[in-house]
Amino acid sequence: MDKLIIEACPPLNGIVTISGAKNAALPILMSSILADSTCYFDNVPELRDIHTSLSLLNELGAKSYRQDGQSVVIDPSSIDNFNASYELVKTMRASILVLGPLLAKFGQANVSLPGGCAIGARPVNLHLQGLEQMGAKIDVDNGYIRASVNGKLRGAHIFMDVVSVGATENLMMAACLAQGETILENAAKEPEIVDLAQCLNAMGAKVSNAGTDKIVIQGVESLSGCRYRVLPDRIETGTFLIAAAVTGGKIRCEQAAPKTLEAVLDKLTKAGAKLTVGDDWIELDMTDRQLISVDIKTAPHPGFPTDMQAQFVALNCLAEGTSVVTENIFENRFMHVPELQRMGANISLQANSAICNGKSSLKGAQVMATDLRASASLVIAGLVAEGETTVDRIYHLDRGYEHIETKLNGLGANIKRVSG
Ligand SMILES: CC(=O)N[C@H]1[C@@H](OP(=O)(O)OP(=O)(O)OC[C@H]2O[C@@H](n3ccc(=O)[nH]c3=O)[C@H](O)[C@@H]2O)O[C@H](CO)[C@@H](O)[C@@H]1O
Ligand SMILES: C=C(OP(=O)(O)O)C(=O)O
Repeated sequence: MDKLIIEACPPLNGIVTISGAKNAALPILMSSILADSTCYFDNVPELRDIHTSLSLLNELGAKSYRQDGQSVVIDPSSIDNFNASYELVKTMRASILVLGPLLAKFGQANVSLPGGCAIGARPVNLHLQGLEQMGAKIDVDNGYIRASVNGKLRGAHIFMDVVSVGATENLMMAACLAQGETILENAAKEPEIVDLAQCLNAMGAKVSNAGTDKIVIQGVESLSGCRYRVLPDRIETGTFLIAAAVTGGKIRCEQAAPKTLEAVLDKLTKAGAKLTVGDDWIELDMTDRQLISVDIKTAPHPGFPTDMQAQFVALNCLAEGTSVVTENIFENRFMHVPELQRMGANISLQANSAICNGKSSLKGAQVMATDLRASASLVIAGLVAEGETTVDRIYHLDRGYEHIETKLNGLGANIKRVSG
């Protein structure tokens, strides 16, 4: 298993190019199942999850491959297998997103239940209930979701009692080929939902109001292939900005989408950073400025994203003052806390909050990555910890950050990947 060895570094400085968003690219790749002809997707990051998605699509019978670095080509016309096996689904929860498209296009799907993961149980009841409302027959047995529909799915008025990104995406995709109108109430409003809707519309779908909590979809007979560019990764952007902030550095993130991370930029400003923002770039300057801790409460978009919580816990440990970070989305998303404590961080956990006492002087240690963003927080801590930090099990990190050590080293960090 690969690990990262991180030495304390001088203030980060320079320009970093932001990759395409993992969480937009994954549903967009799966949406190709709905199309009758070849799809071309640009700005698709090179990540383990993307690789898994292409393997899954190929397992279904599609012909997909990467072309010219950041572009992916998917020809779905040869799909003839409707089973998503446990072997692939267990490594990537987003595999559940083949369920809606397979059912809508082919009338059947067998998809392994994704199971729980480090950050929580992550049920899929809303995905299943919504599809049932659209006329699907669903059985769950032997760890598989077996779904079928007689004829076509029917449009429905669906109210989701929890805001779910994945359920909104699955149902939105399914509704594109359903008969009649579907209304998704209490829908997720994340930028990745809007990106998926735009991609579906480029294929000929009729999705409106994505980005609000009431999405309306008029079903169409068929969808065609399209060319679509994935939006920039707001979580990668936020992670680099925090890395620069804790080192007292100055960086510019290019090919970013500042409007998608307003809640994060607001907290960074409150944490003492000087931010300058253009249409597609963000500059953070922390030179000679005092880092101040900030209270955080995670919430669905446009609230503060849970995927940035761990990185802010690392920041708060180093900042002036005591802060409270409350996780409201996932029940077990503080796995980074014991590892940060091993590096000397002064944090205590109370129910779903982490109380961070700032100005910790962190010391390098051997720490273990337990999930994707927890891993990112350990890398951030490693940049400023005295001595050497070894972050083990970085396959989590490789799921969601493209060439993270190369990008950070380009800004002046000193990180080595050791294969093992
Ligand atoms: C690939 C991808 O885009 N992943 C993101 C997506 O995950 P994902 O789509 O899995 O997360 P959801 O938005 O569905 O989860 C939000 C909450 O809803 C609950 N829930 C969800 C579905 C369901 O059927 N029933 C139910 O109760 C979950 O347990 C959780 O408490 O959104 C999360 C919340 O912003 C992010 O952290 C993940 O990075
Ligand atoms: C939790 C995340 O991803 P996933 O939903 O793919 O596990 C994440 O991107 O932080």
